[in-house]
Amino acid sequence: MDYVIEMLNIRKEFPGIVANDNITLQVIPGEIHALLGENGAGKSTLMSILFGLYKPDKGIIKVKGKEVNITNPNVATQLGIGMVHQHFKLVHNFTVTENIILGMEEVRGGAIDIKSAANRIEELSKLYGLKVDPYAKIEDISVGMQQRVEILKMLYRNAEILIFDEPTAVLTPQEVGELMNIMRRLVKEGKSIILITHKLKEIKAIADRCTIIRKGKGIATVEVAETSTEKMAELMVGRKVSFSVQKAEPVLKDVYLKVENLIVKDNRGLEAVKNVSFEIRGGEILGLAGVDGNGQTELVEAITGLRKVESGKIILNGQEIQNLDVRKRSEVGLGHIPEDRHKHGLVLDFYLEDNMILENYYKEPFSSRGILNRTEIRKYSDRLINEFDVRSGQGSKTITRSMSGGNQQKAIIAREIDKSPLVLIVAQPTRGLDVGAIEYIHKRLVEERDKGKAILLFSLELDEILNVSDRIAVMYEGNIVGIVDSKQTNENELGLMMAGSKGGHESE
Ligand SMILES: Nc1ncnc2c1ncn2[C@@H]1O[C@H](COP(=O)(O)OP(=O)(O)OP(=O)(O)O)[C@@H](O)[C@H]1O
Repeated sequence: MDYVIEMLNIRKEFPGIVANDNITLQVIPGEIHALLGENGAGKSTLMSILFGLYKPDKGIIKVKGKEVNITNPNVATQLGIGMVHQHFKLVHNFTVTENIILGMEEVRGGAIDIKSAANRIEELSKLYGLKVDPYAKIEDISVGMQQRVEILKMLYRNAEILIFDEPTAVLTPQEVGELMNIMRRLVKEGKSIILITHKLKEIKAIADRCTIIRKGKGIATVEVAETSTEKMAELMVGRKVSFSVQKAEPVLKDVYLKVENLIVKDNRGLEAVKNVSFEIRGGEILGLAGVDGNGQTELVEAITGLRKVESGKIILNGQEIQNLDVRKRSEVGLGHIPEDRHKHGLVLDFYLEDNMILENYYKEPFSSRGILNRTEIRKYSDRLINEFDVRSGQGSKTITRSMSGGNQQKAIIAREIDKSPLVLIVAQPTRGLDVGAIEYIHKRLVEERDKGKAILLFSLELDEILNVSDRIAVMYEGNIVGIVDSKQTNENELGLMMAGSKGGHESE
């Protein structure tokens, strides 16, 4: 068999952890090859090696049968390897064309030849059905379009082997469908794709083969058409995974969170939340659904104290909190798992244990008379790491930045759930998490609800909203268009409401 890429017996060690332990990955020309593994299994490390960002400690890489030494990304590019990273690498006030040619500008008559570059980009865009305007500015185009610019960047450099690192994590369901069509087009034109994703449905829909790694070791490479999603999940986690959330009927308590006629503006000064009212009782989970950008983020930020309220009230257990600062809100019983984990959830250059006490460091037992008690902090952090299975090289003493994305998220979730606040605001909690971790997080959220806490769950994943919530509020253009019972609704009805039609029951 001729392979376009062969990574043979790759080993890579970081302090305290073997991230890749004798992994082999072989890619057939023209296939979509999925790479599946738990958070921290070593997928990004393996791809960083292929892209020349890390040097392997052991192992051989062959491109089209020839052994190569990929010392940096430029070498990878010359070998026809391109990568779309999870966090795009684009200059926001540059145009599409300027971004794509960055670093390989052709100069004609003393000036950079933008026009011929733009023409070539237009041709590529047409060939692969990307519909990108070469003259648009990055800051003016959607996230889905920005991703296509990253794809064009690879194509412009004649990449033949395309690596996608969790490309659908940031996309809306519609954009996911479009990306899949683009990928199909890419392989039809002879490209080969390596796809990192946690979404088994996506692997089923688009991949030919799938290599599964667990805790740094290669477990198996399977033919996707012949392997069930349950089997892939089991190979990846090492045990059977349940995809449905078990929960008893809710036992309702008092209203713990009441939002009244809330108006909130977005960054541009426009009303993003327009006169929104709802209540959540103790003992229930209210899902917040909607197409991305319909005011959900601003609503969550206003409740948690990250954004100013223009007018209206937020009442937590009888107390108005809309004018309190973040710490005060936390003290009266509000917890928050933020959407943007890097910006609002963690200090990346802190040790993991310091992130675990970020909101409580000034309290007993973590400090007394202004002095931190390191022993207690360590004890607490070790317990959370253990309970929530947060994996990292050096436990509590790991610098948070070096942890895999999924494990950073697990650390925030551990911290917020362990505080067991009266009202927990949860935004996109399982983005980037593997199926085993998702199962666990859902179970813990339901446990909090069963303890009588009130939970607001904002998610763009309809499956998650339907599975976990008791009631579902749908937002459209800054308003709640309806609140429905999750047992009496389905994806279709929610889909219609997300497009603006009123649901079965009117909002309160
Ligand atoms: N630069 C680094 N320094 C120290 N440790 C690292 C570094 N990069 C990765 N690691 C560790 O190596 C392990 C594998 O991480 P990697 O990012 O490859 O996992 P992953 O499978 O991509 O996970 P996720 O699905 O969560 O993104 C993790 O335990 C991580 O903490």
